[in-house]
Amino acid sequence: MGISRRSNVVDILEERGLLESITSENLRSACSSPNPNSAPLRVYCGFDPTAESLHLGNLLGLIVLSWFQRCGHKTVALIGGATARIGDPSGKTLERPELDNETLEKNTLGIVGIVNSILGRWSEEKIFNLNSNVGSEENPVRNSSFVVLNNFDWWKEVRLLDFLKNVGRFARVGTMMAKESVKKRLESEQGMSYTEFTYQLLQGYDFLYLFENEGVNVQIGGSDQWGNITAGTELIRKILQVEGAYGLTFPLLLKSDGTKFGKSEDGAIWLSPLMLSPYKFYQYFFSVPDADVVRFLKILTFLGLEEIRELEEEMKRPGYVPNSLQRRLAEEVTRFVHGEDGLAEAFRATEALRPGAETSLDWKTIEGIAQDVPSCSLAYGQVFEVSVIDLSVSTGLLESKSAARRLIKQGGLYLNNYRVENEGKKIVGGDIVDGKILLLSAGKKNKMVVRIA
Ligand SMILES: Nc1ncnc2c1ncn2[C@@H]1O[C@H](COP(=O)(O)OP(=O)(O)OP(=O)(O)O)[C@@H](O)[C@H]1O
Ligand SMILES: N[C@@H](Cc1ccc(O)cc1)C(=O)O
Repeated sequence: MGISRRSNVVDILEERGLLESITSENLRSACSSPNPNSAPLRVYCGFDPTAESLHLGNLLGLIVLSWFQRCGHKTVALIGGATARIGDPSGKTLERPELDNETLEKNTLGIVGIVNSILGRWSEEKIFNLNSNVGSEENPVRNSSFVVLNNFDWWKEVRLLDFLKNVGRFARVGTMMAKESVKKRLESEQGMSYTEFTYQLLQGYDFLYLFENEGVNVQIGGSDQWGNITAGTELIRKILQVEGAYGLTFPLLLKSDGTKFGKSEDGAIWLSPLMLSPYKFYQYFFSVPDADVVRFLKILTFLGLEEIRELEEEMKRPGYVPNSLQRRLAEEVTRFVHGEDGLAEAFRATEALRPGAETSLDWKTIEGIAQDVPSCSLAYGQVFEVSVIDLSVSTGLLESKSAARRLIKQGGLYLNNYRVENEGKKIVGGDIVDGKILLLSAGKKNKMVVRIA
């Protein structure tokens, strides 16, 4: 299915499993305006800078924003510089630890960078394709289909008395207490602080502020954001006495065991290449179980549903090469998050880490994979003319010389991806790639990058 400015984004999200709830069916009709010249919607999604990077769960917000962009609407990514100081109780059993200003600033920089590179890349490609201007010098993407704002910019001006008088008066305590995020916490032993209880009003006020000042009329978020989003639509209705502000939530992305992708558990799938290399990111998707791959293709990629159906059929045919769908998924998601360069880096590292690969290794490629595999530094004298067997043990790749000998016999020990055939093989100058580095591999999985100090 071709996407155009006239495609109804709500229908698209629904077909792909990206729609949980909308505050009013009128949003659907607002998206399918028969008049192609009618004003596009302005849609926002907020991200509290509670870590230095966004993760796979947060990617859904960026994907949904991107779907809005692709259907001709404008988007705002909001960084919660103010709200992160309070901590969203939604979906949390315990109060969030307080973040100091330095951490908040570092996290904000990290997240702004990620959002800009993911959403900005698509906007720029689009703008480039349309051969038009990329906006003003001060804010190069403001005129394009997306902008990044920080709610600290307006919250730092808000005075408590004004807030209570102008906003708090319209918020009903009964409604606030009935929100899922509050009910759950009130039942817990620790209860809930007044500060956290206020969070929904802060997010609600953001929507009101953005509605009035930036023309934003839709807020999106994960299903746990419903209470905060409706706090905003209610404030807009009560304070401004207008309809026309909508909320949309998407389901939380779950693993096949039913747990959610988040940042608290081990092995979070970070979007920042500094926290998870494009190679590891790619490999994660390359290895997802068959049971998840079609669902992920629908949710995490922009491939047409027809194409996804064909891929699904392919999977059932005899002769299907295992992981072909995963390969496609990994390519599409890595390209969206890390761009063509990141995908190329993932391919290079995948190739470099494949024993028996034909590509010749250079220093940069081996250095590039060093963050993903164990590495060590040795002096030239500890490497030059040393047997591969001894080196496998001194670097910690293998436990013993006998294990190394056994592996050579089985054809499983590699030096710079070439199989070591001879037990007496010693390292010569030509084995040290670019005079700096070498790669030892024991079987397919265990690697050791050796830097020559
Ligand atoms: N798995 C997910 N699927 C979809 N959206 C998610 C997912 N995880 C988080 N989000 C969205 O990102 C927002 C921010 O995530 P939040 O910081 O609350 O929790 P988290 O990053 O999942 O961390 P934790 O692992 O500590 O629960 C959430 O409110 C939610 O809307
Ligand atoms: N509450 C959202 C972030 C957010 C912050 C401010 C908003 O206005 C909107 C959303 C979260 O936990 O991720």
